[in-house]
Amino acid sequence: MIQINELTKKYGDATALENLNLKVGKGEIFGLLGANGAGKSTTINTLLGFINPDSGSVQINEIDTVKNAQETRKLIGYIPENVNLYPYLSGLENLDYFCKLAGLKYTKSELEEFLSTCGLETKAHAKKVSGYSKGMRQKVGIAIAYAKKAQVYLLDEPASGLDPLASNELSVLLKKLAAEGATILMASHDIFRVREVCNRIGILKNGILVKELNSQDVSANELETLYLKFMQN
Ligand SMILES: Nc1ncnc2c1ncn2[C@@H]1O[C@H](COP(=O)(O)OP(=O)(O)OP(=O)(O)O)[C@@H](O)[C@H]1O
Repeated sequence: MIQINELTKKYGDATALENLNLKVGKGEIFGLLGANGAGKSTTINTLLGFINPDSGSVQINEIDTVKNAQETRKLIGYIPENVNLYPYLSGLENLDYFCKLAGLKYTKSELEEFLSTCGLETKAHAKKVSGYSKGMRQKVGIAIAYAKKAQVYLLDEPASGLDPLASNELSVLLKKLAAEGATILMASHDIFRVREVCNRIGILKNGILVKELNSQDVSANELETLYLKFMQN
């Protein structure tokens, strides 16, 4: 579970986040929409314990991310826009390596199972990552989080640069992880994808959460109209 209470973060005179309140429960997918500079990355970096808020509190599974960053980071799977992997290792070898770094020992068949669960085709497991598409690298990134038994997934612009098929596969995977009990927060510019994959949506503007809604209450077109209205005013 993610719980953000009255979070404020300023950089000099610039306000990155102002009194942000946000709760994402187990099994939920929350989409944070916002223009460049709205505060999405600041939110994610605070959840990761990389940024200390000026005021307010941030908790992962009721544990404070400022006081216990090491503990909360173990619960989080962070998937950046571009997942960094070792290009000359295969997807399987990358997963094995990152698991070992985290002190986790899995058999080859267990690692294969994680990759398959996260949608990477069997024939790609042993191929070098240098030949992978962005979507395939993302699947390995999610498999690393999955193997570490992440309970909270934070995704920064996950659909950016993915073709429609890869983007759809990502939606299916995120819904599967949520159905297994994961808590998911994704920051995105992609109104259509957010509407399609998330249960709830927040619109962030200049560090302020100007609107929060259930995705089932709006069509993609209505969400776009609403988003544009907030951005233009
Ligand atoms: N280290 C920093 N020093 C100064 N200002 C910063 C710093 N990090 C972020 N900001 C400012 O805080 C505000 C929020 O930035 P943030 O990166 O969180 O937005 P964002 O929604 O993730 O944007 P983008 O979609 O471009 O990634 C912006 O005005 C940004 O310029």
